[in-house]
Amino acid sequence: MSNFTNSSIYELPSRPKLATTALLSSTDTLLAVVGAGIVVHLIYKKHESYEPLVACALLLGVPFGLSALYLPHAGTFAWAALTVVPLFWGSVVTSIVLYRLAPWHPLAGYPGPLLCRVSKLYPAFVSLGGKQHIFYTQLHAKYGDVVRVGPNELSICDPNAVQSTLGNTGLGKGTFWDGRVPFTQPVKPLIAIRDKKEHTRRRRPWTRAFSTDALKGYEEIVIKRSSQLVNLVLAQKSVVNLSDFTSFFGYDIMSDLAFGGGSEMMKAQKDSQGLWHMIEAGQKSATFMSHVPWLGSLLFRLPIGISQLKAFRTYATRRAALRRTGGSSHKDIFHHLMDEDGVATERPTIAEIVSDGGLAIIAGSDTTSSALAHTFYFLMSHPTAYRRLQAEVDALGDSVLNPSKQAHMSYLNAVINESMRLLPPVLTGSNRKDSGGRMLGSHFLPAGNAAFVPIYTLHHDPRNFSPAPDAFLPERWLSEDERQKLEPKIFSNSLDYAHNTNMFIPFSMGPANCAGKNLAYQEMRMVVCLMMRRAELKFAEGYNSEQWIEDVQDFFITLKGPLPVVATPRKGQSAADIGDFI
Ligand code: HEM
Repeated sequence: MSNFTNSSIYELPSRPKLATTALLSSTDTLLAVVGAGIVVHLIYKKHESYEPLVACALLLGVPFGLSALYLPHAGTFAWAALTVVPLFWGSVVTSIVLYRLAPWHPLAGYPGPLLCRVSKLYPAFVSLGGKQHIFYTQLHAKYGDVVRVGPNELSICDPNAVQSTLGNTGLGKGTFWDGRVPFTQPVKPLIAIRDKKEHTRRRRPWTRAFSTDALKGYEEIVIKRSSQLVNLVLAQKSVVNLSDFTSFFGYDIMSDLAFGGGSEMMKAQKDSQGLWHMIEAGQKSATFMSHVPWLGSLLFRLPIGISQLKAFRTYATRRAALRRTGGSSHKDIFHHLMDEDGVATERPTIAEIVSDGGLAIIAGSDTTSSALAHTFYFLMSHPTAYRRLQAEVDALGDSVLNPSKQAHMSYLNAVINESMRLLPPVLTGSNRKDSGGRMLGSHFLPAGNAAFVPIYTLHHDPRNFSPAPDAFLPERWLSEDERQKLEPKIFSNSLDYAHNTNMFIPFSMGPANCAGKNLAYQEMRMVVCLMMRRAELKFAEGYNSEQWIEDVQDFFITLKGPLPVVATPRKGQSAADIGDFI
């Protein structure tokens, strides 16, 4: 009897076998899965790899491998995987979240919203709304000068920490551009180069391209394109969308300067080649990816993720080839990037030139056109400033087209700077990061963490600009005598006056600041001078001017709404009166 019972039990097909083949008990196996999840988190924390192969190995290979270990307790591999994989992923996520919220996290001492401390996905989603400049300003109002805006990132608006973050001895470029420029791109544009040595090497041709001599060589193009813009605006019989026209101008002039031509949007009064839209279309997703570069690097490997970028690269390559073979009648930016004078010890490669030629168009067109559109917007909203500027421009007489004279016009420069202070064309900027820990002012940035300075927030800080930091007051840029003379009521109390020009950083600062700053000023001064001289601008009837600010969107570059304007010629100020260059 007992024999029979025993043999029938031992002959049952599976259970006893399971008990003998399982290496670990069910509980021990599941604990091992949790442990593996924690280890994978630690590996990622140490190595920060964006490689899909590494992700596959760690996030798929490990849990599916562990599923085999659990097989004896589950019966089928599918059941084992269904138990192990979610547990593994849950452990990775829980380990990450707990660590990020733990009091021993290196940034635990810095205040910030819970969701920001948990994941960068939160600010990434906020950025999709186009108002991240307002988001960061509100965070600083609530939490103070240093805010933890990501698990491993600080936003800093302490004036004493800006220099050590961005300045000459500041941090190197951070992960921001990793999410915007595909890993697969063989040669990155200057702006995306994180290695400090390599960045310095690649920056040299740019420094030559914007030397005083080089800028002199661009004057003719700047005058020609500025005149074309003003003539075009004045030629419109009805309401003109000045926002579009400044963008047409931006693309046309940068194409001239970067590749010896190729864009005639002003003439066509539309973006016939799709160049502008090719660049702007990707900005929203690029901004999202700049927060979560690991996701960007995955998406960039999918054809859909880079179709616009590819189209632009093809365009830039074609233009560069045309420019190389066709030459140019003037020394353009390409001339210097290409080292056609043969002054460099090391000649740039063709791939570098194509990449940087494309960058010139991306970096130089939208930024300058936004600055111009903002300037005209503020002038039309402030008639007194409009009149004061017009008077200064008129006083120039025949020198209105002279860039050296324009550079010394105090009110003109005050208007341009005040516009860029209130609405910097790059509203937030990019992050910075070094391998070691660093003191940023009196704040310690532990190794492995990033920091950035939110430009818009800094510009609106009353410690830097007072009185009325949110108001358009070009007079704040003038000497004390002039301020008192023009706006005695506003500037009567000198104790209220703060004007920290070191904290005016629309072009960023330090070794990775804007390479084209002087060209941008040259263009802006020329366009504004000519427009003031020749045209009377006013908002189109029925336009609610507050809409302009509403429409401003921060996708690293600014996306702007329409600016409906009526332009009428000023008497005695025709193109012929001041020299027609078209
Ligand atoms: C009002 C107009 C402009 C503004 C406000 C502006 C602003 C900026 C800012 C804030 C940066 C730093 C970006 C970062 O932190 O990642 C930058 C970089 C750069 N800008 Fe501009 N920019 C303007 C016009 C131009 C023009 C006309 C050019 C000419 C090609 C240009 C070329 C560049 C380049 C090449 C860089 C990269 C510098 C580097 O990484 O070393 N920009 N610009």
